[in-house]
Amino acid sequence: MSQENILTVENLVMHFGGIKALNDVTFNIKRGSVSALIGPNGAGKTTVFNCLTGFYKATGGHIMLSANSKDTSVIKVLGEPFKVTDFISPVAFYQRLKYKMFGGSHLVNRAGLSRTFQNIRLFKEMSVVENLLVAQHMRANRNLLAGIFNTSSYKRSEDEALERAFYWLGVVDLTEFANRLAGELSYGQQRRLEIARAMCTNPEIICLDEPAAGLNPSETEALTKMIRVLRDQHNTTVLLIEHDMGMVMDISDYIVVLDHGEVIAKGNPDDIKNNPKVIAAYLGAEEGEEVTL
Ligand SMILES: Nc1ncnc2c1ncn2[C@@H]1O[C@H](COP(=O)(O)OP(=O)(O)OP(=O)(O)O)[C@@H](O)[C@H]1O
Repeated sequence: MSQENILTVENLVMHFGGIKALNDVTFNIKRGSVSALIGPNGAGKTTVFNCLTGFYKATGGHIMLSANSKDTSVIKVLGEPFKVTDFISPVAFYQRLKYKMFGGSHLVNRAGLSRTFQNIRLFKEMSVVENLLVAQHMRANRNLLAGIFNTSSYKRSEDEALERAFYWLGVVDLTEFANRLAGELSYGQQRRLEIARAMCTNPEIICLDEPAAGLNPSETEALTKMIRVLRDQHNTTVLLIEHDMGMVMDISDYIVVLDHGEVIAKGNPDDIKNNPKVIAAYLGAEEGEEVTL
């Protein structure tokens, strides 16, 4: 397992029919860093996230997640097509069949990666704490018999899930809203709840898709602090997509810039701010998009 890089993305390609959304995207994310994926509208940022998190099956390339003490090929656990060589190796055949039948984005999450979405996707008719309990269904004891007989292991796992939910509510400063409906929270609070929900699955890396979108400056400042807490106090690697360049430059250890589905620059905030290719890509960005590098 790579100690240095938690995520290794090599030659990632994603085509939607004739649209080449990603073309040979290669980058590494260092363990324990806050990294940002930036680029003008339509550059391919969300498509990269969707490939990393298993929501899209990439057309080509490799994504290796080195977390939970093992290497996981994201492409493989989503279920790859059979190869001729599988038919002479029963082990390879079984592996491929297993992932084809039971593979999916849940295995990427189980391997240590979780995400939030550009458009908030909470269960708005459920309470705040229920949203966090639902997120933990994969790790909690959901054995039917254990539930009927209310066994001690079942009770313990329920208690742990509740404890974890309240722990993360505390971190995102939402404890007092635990029993409110998620849909009743303000926009900024819902964004924080999404982060808490993703953290409840104990990821080693969290991917945040435009976490500051729609937040006012003080909420953005609170979010920036929270992201630092995730990195510094919880050893969580953070990868974010963000259009708020002030926040990106302030918080990021490393930045990857995409344009038209290709990586045009990688480096620390100072390298990126002064990179002519990046400046040109942003100056050519769509009208109305506010960008200050
Ligand atoms: N499911 C899809 N089907 C067809 N085309 C898609 C799909 N998802 C993305 N695309 C196309 O891929 C390209 C990259 O889109 P993507 O949403 O990844 O860009 P982005 O950098 O995240 O943009 P934004 O900053 O506006 O969110 C665009 O041309 C988009 O239309």
